Amino acid sequence: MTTPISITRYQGLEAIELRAPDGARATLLLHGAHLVSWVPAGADEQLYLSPRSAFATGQAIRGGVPVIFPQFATRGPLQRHGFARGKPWQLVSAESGKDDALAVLRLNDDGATRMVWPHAFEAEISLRIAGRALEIELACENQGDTPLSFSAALHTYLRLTQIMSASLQGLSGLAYWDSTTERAATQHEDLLRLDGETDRIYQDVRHSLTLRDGDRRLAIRQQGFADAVVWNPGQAKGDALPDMPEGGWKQMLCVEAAQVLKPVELAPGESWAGMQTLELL
Ligand SMILES: O=P(O)(O)OC[C@H]1O[C@@H](O)[C@H](O)[C@@H](O)[C@@H]1O
Repeated sequence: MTTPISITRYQGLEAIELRAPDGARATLLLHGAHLVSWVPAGADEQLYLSPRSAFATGQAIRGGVPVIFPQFATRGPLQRHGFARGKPWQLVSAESGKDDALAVLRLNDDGATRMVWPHAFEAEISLRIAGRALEIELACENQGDTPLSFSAALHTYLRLTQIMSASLQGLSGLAYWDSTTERAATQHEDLLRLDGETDRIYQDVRHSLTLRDGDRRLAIRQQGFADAVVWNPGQAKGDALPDMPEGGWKQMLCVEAAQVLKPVELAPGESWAGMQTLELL
């Protein structure tokens, strides 16, 4: 048996409050298909959301899980990180079931997207929460009659409680692009610690990563996405962000399931999907 969930408001924006029967909760905005809160069953908030973030149509939210599509950062002619995070998405379904809660949102091309990106597409975000796990899937179908190419990321802001001892495990042996130095490198350490600005695109990420933060262990897995972006702005850049409070950079680490280094190519009628799964261990 499923119970439909109706639209409420969060910071003045339309939102879906997902509740699974086991107590897991999540808040998903229609603006940008943006997840702003995830509380696993019996646990605390797992995502960072800046108290100084703007919550307004057309603007990007600082925190939660921004959906980056169809361009990553400034790697193309579109606005930074693409237009999807500033668009209103349509609610397709939202319901709580016997042991989970699910929502599906959709974004199609319109006059404004075709002006900057001349393609007919349908993008979908599907979100599922159950117990201590969250799954977010981004899918895209080429609905036009010419090929299209895009980059995408689920730009997850994980909440940190102890940055000084926090680390990310599972990247050892992987090649990455260091966006701070604009150089390619390979990681040798098993644990990535955060000591200053970190902005890296890891390639061919096939194994689970683990965020270690005090006693907390959060497993981060991805499917369909080949890359993982790890970003923390560090003190100077973090404190200069107008939508983040001073010291806010110490409370977050972005671990993004991404497809950046090799953009997705879709022939007419073709589809692609990528998923990020978070699980509190
Ligand atoms: O400030 P924005 O547009 O949300 O971007 C935040 C960061 O997003 C990350 O994905 C990029 O790797 C960083 O270079 C960037 O600074």
